[in-house]
Amino acid sequence: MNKTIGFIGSGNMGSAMIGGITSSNLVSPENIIVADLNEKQLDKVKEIYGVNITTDNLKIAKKCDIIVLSIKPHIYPMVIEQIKNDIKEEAIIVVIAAGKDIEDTQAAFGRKVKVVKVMPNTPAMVGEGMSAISPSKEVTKEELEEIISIFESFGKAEVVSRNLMDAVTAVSGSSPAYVYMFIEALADGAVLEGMPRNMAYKFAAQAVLGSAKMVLETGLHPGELKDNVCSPGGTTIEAVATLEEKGFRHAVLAAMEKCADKSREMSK
Ligand SMILES: NC(=O)C1=CN([C@@H]2O[C@H](COP(=O)(O)OP(=O)(O)OC[C@H]3O[C@@H](n4cnc5c(N)ncnc54)[C@H](OP(=O)(O)O)[C@@H]3O)[C@@H](O)[C@H]2O)C=CC1
Ligand SMILES: O=C(O)[C@@H]1CCC=N1
Repeated sequence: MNKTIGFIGSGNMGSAMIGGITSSNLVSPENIIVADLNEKQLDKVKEIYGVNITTDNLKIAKKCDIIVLSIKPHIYPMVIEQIKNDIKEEAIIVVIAAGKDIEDTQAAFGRKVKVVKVMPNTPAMVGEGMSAISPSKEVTKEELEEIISIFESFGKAEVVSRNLMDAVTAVSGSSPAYVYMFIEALADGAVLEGMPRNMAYKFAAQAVLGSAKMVLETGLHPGELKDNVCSPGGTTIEAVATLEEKGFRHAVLAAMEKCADKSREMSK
């Protein structure tokens, strides 16, 4: 891609995307500029990914065709105020913060700039991200295709209607955290049964990865895949019965409801 991409913020999510894009070779590292106030973090991304770095957000504003705001939501107003008069006429602003939307971004810029709202997730770093994309009216079809190709360079990406963004935050933006908790719990269970810790993480993570692949690649209902593991009178149904008794599914649903509520609250 022959565009210059700028990231303002190179923390957890920024560096995951930079890692994903550079290893896909979609954009050459020379065409990526990363700004951050944290110089240690900048040195790290330069060393690992070979991208250009700066502590000056205005450099990103002046030089980049696509600007990803990968800073915390409360920093958005300050950074937008700083760059709003210096972005290129046709620049596309990619907003990834929870609770930040197209309207409030355009209001902060004081004009109808091109905005794409995206909710990515950190598995982008290993090429297995899931991103939901929603463009403002000002973004052309070709520009949207370019943004999709960036997010597809490190995983799956889908255009979704904006009213689904809170659900997306709960199901894929935030969910890696709950999945890691599940993996940690699985590993603890294996350690309890005498397995060495490192071996337990490998077995737990591979079981989760394989199960996810089965859902995606067989197209079978997760319930059917679960049934296929549960031998009558066997070991698995004992575990399933205990998970049901302890409210496993309800715990996940209730947690996601809280997550989506928080996302809605942050949008106000
Ligand atoms: N983490 C995740 O899994 C996901 C995050 N997001 C969104 O991504 C955004 C970033 O989150 P995350 O990466 O976790 O946050 P981090 O705090 O890890 O990264 C933000 C980076 O921006 C730097 N920074 C702070 N102020 C400025 C500034 N004025 N100019 C330039 N850089 C600045 C921070 O430096 P310092 O550390 O010194 O403050 C830090 O390095 C959030 O809006 C979040 O909602 C979306 C999906 C998933
Ligand atoms: O926790 C957060 O607010 C961000 C948004 C999605 C994942 N992390």
